[in-house]
Amino acid sequence: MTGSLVLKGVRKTYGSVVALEGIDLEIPAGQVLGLIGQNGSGKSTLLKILAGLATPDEGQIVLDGQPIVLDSAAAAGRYGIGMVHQEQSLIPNLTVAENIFLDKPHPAKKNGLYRWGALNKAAQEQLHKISVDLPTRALVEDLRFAERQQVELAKVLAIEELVDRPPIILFDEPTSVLTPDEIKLLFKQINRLRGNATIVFVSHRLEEVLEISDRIVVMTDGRKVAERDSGSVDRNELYELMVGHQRVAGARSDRKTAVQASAPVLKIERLSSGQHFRNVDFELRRGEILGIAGVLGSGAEEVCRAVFGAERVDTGKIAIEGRAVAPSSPRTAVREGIGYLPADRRSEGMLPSRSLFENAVLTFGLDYGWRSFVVKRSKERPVALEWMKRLKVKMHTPYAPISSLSGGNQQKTVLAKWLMAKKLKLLLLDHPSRGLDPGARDDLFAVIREQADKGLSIVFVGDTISELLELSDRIVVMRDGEITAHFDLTGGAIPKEEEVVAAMV
Ligand SMILES: Nc1ncnc2c1ncn2[C@@H]1O[C@H](COP(=O)(O)OP(=O)(O)OP(=O)(O)O)[C@@H](O)[C@H]1O
Repeated sequence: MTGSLVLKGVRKTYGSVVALEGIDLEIPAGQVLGLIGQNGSGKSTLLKILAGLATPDEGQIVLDGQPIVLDSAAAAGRYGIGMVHQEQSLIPNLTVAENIFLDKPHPAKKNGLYRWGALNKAAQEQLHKISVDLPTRALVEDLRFAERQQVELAKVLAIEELVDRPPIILFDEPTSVLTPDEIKLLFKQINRLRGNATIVFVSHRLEEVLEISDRIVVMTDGRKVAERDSGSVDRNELYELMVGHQRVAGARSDRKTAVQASAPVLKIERLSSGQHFRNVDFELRRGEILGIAGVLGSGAEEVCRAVFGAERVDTGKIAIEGRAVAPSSPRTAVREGIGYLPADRRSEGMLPSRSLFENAVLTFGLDYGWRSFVVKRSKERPVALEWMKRLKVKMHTPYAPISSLSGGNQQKTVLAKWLMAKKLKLLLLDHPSRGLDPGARDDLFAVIREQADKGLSIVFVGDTISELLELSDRIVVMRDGEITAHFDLTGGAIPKEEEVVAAMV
């Protein structure tokens, strides 16, 4: 059909792993197609094929009624297909204008020489298309994450001028690191583009997918298992189609009995670190889950990093079980029984080319060795495997490199590394559900609650406020590096989302 992008019988394997099987899909021109599915179900692989970053083993891609070959990103660009990457593809030490035209010919670029005035003007025009006003001469590394995403979008939309057909824009989990206001802005852009562009939108946040999509496709194990008009389906049905069972309602349980009235496991007093945060005070008891709410730049993430010794502290005290400690590095923090799941798992949480096993036993393998001295593979590996099974890591073999897993499954493996510890007292979780599908997120929360019930203390920086309200015993809210509010949820007094937001902004 003219205008639509059609996939026929697309199959993609990686060695013996079947990532996509028999995908038949039509993406009508001018529509927003939401793509959902459990971790490892093949969403990113599908987008990569459309963006020319992976080649299918079998099947056909048909555009405007003609079969096309997408064997490189440049080839996809020639057909007007561009991807807004989850991990962002911009080059940090180049300017906004250079990035927008990096992969495209432009009259202002000739023989390696740039006419800067013309290039900046052209870049400004691209940004104005999405009603964004950013300095085109600024280096990308100096921009905020949401601003960089706007540059990505402008970069993709610049392909409009290169082709005489409406562009096809692929969004891979674009909202996971945006604030609610930034998400509103992004949806405004998508709504503006609707009709003039074809959009594929991948997200684990079902409410968002329902709001922005015309049609929704559900994938499981590399296959398309359902397709619905977004008006004819609700969140519960989507959850069930994805996860295979209904969501257990009322997930929040009253865990107050588990919190022990002993000396605090963690006590922070007047902790300050440069521009990041000032005079932060809080304490955490055994088995308690403390949620920290705050927008990007509020200092919440940096407080976690400081407790783990990954962020410099200028003044203030950190005490573990009443003893003053000064974690000067993650190594000393680990010795104190502190674990940390970073928000940016790719660069900080894992060794990409090493196997799942190697990654899982990296920090606490010796807990299972002989006198914490000699590694015992036969002891550590069954425990690692047990945790990976508990967290339902979708893998072919634990000897495969962790980089071959889908994003959500990498996240689960990094978490398994901490849960293996025998003597962990405190676990700092920075956006632990980022990249997890809704079912995996519920499983993760069940594991966190269970570990807290067993006495582990947890600090948790959440992706959304509803997540914090669901899981935390207490919440502290941070704004501009300072604590602005405390909420105690153990007595059953759950604050309204608006009350938390009011303290955040
Ligand atoms: N480079 C690769 N090598 C080996 N296997 C791969 C590779 N890329 C993806 N896979 C496998 O293909 C399957 C689909 O992965 P994909 O990343 O497409 O899933 P996804 O639905 O995007 O998951 P998530 O929601 O976690 O991002 C998974 O089993 C994954 O392990």
